[in-house]
Amino acid sequence: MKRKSELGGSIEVICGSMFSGKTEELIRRLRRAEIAKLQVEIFKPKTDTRYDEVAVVSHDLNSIPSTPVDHSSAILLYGSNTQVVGIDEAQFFDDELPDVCVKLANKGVRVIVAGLDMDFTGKPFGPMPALMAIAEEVTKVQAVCVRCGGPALYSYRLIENTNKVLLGEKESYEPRCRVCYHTSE
Ligand SMILES: Nc1ncnc2c1ncn2[C@@H]1O[C@H](COP(=O)(O)OP(=O)(O)O)[C@@H](O)[C@H]1O
Ligand SMILES: Cc1cn([C@H]2C[C@H](O)[C@@H](COP(=O)(O)O)O2)c(=O)[nH]c1=O
Ligand SMILES: [Zn+2]
Repeated sequence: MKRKSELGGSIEVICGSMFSGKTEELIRRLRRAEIAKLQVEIFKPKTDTRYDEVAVVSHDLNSIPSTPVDHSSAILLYGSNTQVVGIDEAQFFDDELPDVCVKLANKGVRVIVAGLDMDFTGKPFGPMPALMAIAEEVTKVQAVCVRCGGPALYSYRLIENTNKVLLGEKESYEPRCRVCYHTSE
């Protein structure tokens, strides 16, 4: 039988559209954990080279060092003393990420995951819906709609490309509210 301390971890998910502040919220929670002198490890997918090969970087260029990995299973190989694990751009990870998070949480680790809940077509993105289902806490943040100033939940793609994965920022995407996403070109 497992002792309670070995099962005292948790999974937190921060989700929303592009520019909604997911990365800033992730960095804020991780910095507080570091201030509390907890052992923190941060991961992102190796493919996410948008602002930096290694660091997790927000749109306001707030950053925190991270370890890029090419598969979620690699997260389990790091530091047995780790108390807090942060994961950014979770939508780009493989479908094993939820199991990896559960294994960590069951070992007592606080896991904080940030990612896009929807792709540019408005469909759930990668492992995000599964992560949201198994999390203790889900925080959905919203950007400001660039068309009307309302709360934005969609990431509208501005360029003609139908690939699900297309790295980019303001030149390729804008956050929009429900009405502006569906009505304007
Ligand atoms: N339309 C917008 N709505 C909200 N924030 C925006 C917008 N455009 C730029 N920003 C900037 O983006 C920051 C959020 O960046 P970030 O945390 O990297 O977002 P996310 O990870 O959700 O894409 C905001 O604090 C703000 O300064
Ligand atoms: C909507 C959407 C986005 N992407 C890419 C674009 C960016 O590189 C990231 C999201 O970054 P953010 O930190 O949330 O701003 O994802 C994509 O590949 N496909 C999409 O449908
Ligand atoms: Zn709008």
